Amino acid sequence: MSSIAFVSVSKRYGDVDAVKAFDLSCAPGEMLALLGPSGCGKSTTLKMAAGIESVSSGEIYFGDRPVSGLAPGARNIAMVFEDYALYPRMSVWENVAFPLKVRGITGQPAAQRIGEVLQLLGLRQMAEQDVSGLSGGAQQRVAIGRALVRDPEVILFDEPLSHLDADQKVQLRAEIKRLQKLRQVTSILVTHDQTEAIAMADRVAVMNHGVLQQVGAPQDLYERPANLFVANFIGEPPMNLMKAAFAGGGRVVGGGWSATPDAARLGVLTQGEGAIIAGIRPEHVAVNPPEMPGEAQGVIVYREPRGDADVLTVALGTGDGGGEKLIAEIPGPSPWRAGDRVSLGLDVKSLLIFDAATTRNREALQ
Ligand SMILES: Nc1ncnc2c1ncn2[C@@H]1O[C@H](COP(=O)(O)OP(=O)(O)OP(=O)(O)O)[C@@H](O)[C@H]1O
Repeated sequence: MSSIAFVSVSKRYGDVDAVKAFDLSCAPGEMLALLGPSGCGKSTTLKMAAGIESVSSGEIYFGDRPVSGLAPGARNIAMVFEDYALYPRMSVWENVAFPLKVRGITGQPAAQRIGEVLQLLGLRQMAEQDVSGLSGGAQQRVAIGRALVRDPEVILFDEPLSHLDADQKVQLRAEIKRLQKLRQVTSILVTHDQTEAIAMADRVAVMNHGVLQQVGAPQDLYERPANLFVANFIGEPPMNLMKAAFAGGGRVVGGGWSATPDAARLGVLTQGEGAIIAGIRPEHVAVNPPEMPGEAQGVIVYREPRGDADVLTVALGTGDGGGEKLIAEIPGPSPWRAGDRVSLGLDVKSLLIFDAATTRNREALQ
């Protein structure tokens, strides 16, 4: 078990800056997720940790050992890939035994470790089966077994669940988390799926265009996104982001709404300074009858029932289509229908204020 640190790591492919001045540490025994849209540089970052790609500048440390000059085989890492990368004509047992065999570990010591890992993963019954006949979920368990069997310092997971169906995903992400905690193996998980990152990781690092945007516990990213990119990327339905301006006395006004956010949310801003964007999560928008006081009035234009919740799109103002639209997520099934006039209550404690120019959360600027 070892820490991993990226210190000012960059990677260039010709003209493309795939990863830029990346600084991040993963504590011993921690599971850290690298999350971001396609092309943001997360796989390149993982490959540099694995030694499959070289760094253009900067250094990567496992503990206090610099590793960027070391070949993959000298780094004591294991990788789990999205396509399992198993040997198809070998049995479950033989696949898990492989990393030990290439290191000259055979006989009883090997059998004991393989047996233990198969037991942990619930694969004992299938030990003699060919892996090619197994379901995707079972094949990925074998790949995880193969990663765990030689007690690596670090496990790097590259989109390990993306080929699995929804049921298998839920099962396996709980399973990976359980094993990772049980074995306390320092792990990095690359994923584009926020649900996966939030469910599995201790901390999540969000990347965009090769740049680390924010790293923190999932709840921190959700409640205090550092900038508009993270605010919009984390959460489903996404945060409402609305153009706004200061109106004096700490009030903020937008197209068809006005509110007085918590003073702390305003940062060091004084009235008249720069354009701002206000952000509020859909679950922090209450929907009430039109005669009730609220921060905004509007008309429901769309209702999406989700069983235990309703997601309502509300056009602010008279609903003639000219104003801002807000998404509210309320307990369902609700009585509201498209065409209903409503009053909206914005939970001002949860209203975030971003600088339009820098995109940064004003609160984080303090
Ligand atoms: N071998 C390569 N040669 C040239 N450019 C590359 C290479 N590998 C990646 N890139 C570029 O580097 C950038 C980051 O790619 P990377 O694969 O790390 O992103 P990603 O976030 O993992 O995306 P995805 O989820 O689609 O794999 C992209 O612009 C990509 O086109």
